Amino acid sequence: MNKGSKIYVAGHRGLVGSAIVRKLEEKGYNNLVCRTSRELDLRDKSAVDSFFAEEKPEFVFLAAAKVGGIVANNEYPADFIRDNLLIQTNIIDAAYRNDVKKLLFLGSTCIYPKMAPQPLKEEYLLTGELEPTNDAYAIAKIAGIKMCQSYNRQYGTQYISVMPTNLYGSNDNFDLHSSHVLPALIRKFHEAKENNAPFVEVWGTGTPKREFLYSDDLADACVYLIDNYSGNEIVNIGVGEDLPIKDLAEKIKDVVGFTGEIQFDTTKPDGTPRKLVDVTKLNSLGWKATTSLEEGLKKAYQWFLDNQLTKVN
Ligand SMILES: NC(=O)C1=CN([C@@H]2O[C@H](COP(=O)(O)OP(=O)(O)OC[C@H]3O[C@@H](n4cnc5c(N)ncnc54)[C@H](OP(=O)(O)O)[C@@H]3O)[C@@H](O)[C@H]2O)C=CC1
Ligand SMILES: C[C@H]1O[C@H](OP(=O)(O)OP(=O)(O)OC[C@H]2O[C@@H](n3cnc4c(=O)[nH]c(N)nc43)[C@H](O)[C@@H]2O)[C@@H](O)[C@@H](O)C1=O
Repeated sequence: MNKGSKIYVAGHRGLVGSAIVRKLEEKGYNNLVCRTSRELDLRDKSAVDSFFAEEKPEFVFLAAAKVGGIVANNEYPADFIRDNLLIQTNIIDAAYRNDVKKLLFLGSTCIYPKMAPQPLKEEYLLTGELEPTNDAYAIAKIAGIKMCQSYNRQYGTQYISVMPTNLYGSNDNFDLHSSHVLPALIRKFHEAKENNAPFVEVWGTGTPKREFLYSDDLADACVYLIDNYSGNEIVNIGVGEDLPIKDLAEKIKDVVGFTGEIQFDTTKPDGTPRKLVDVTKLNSLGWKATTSLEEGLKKAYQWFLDNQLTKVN
């Protein structure tokens, strides 16, 4: 990419898309094109085809998707598989028909088998059963990977697929039903502190382990990879270390300054026991994460405090 390249960021208002826009602007890219879902519903093929024919972007970051945490995925599998198949299929096909030079597709580490060896290597894809709470979403993501790889093989396109670990940061989703664990706990501990509540409820047993990458680091990795990777194989993006949910809860409790108790609601699902990504390939391509969880949590909480009135219903 050069500074004047026409770059489309699909999902530019989301956790990932907004971080990619910030990173591109910070690096001096001055020809970005974006559309909200109200302006352009990416599930509508004819609207997507018209948009690409009109705008002719040279590069695409595919960060638009229907995204949610474990309970949302478990309760609305049809929405997750349908919307994500439609969005990604429409964009990848329109990119090909409009000569997009390079496209970066955002997958997720949920594509790996529930009980795969840890840390997760890229070659473990499709070697075992998926985690049931989000297998519909995972299948959609795997289809997106295969679509990029198939277009590359048949048409000679350069569509790369990256598999980020769990993410957090500015513009995250703080809705307690549909969000991921980290933003949910920031909100729960904050509201418990404000209301002098005796305890905060954490879902599951607290024993599953998760890895967390700050969204601005992910954005940096995506901008780096679109210029430095053209392989047909997927690339994991992570920090290379994880922690149990109960330890995450303790860290967020300390950052927020809540002094009450933590209680575990074991009626809620734990999901996959662990999904630590192997970042050997990413590191060998020349990129490493720089934001520690402690630093990222402080930034994420500060963002929540500065924006909570607009972000939480
Ligand atoms: N969050 C995480 O922990 C992880 C996310 N990822 C992946 O990163 C990508 C982005 O996720 P994230 O930023 O967290 O998600 P968000 O929910 O924060 O953002 C998703 C974006 O997609 C857009 N969108 C959704 N549906 C439509 C639609 N029908 N038409 C047009 N736009 C639509 C939304 O646009 P609008 O705001 O205009 O409605 C929104 O900006 C996804 O592919 C996700 O799978 C991967 C690993 C972890
Ligand atoms: C990014 C990734 O995100 C999802 O997978 P997940 O990591 O399992 O999702 P999660 O962040 O919601 O939960 C992680 C763990 O945390 C526990 N947990 C505790 N308390 C809360 C809580 O209050 N909210 C939530 N959401 N989880 C909680 C929860 O019980 C679970 O054990 C999928 O979308 C998947 O497809 C995907 O791509």
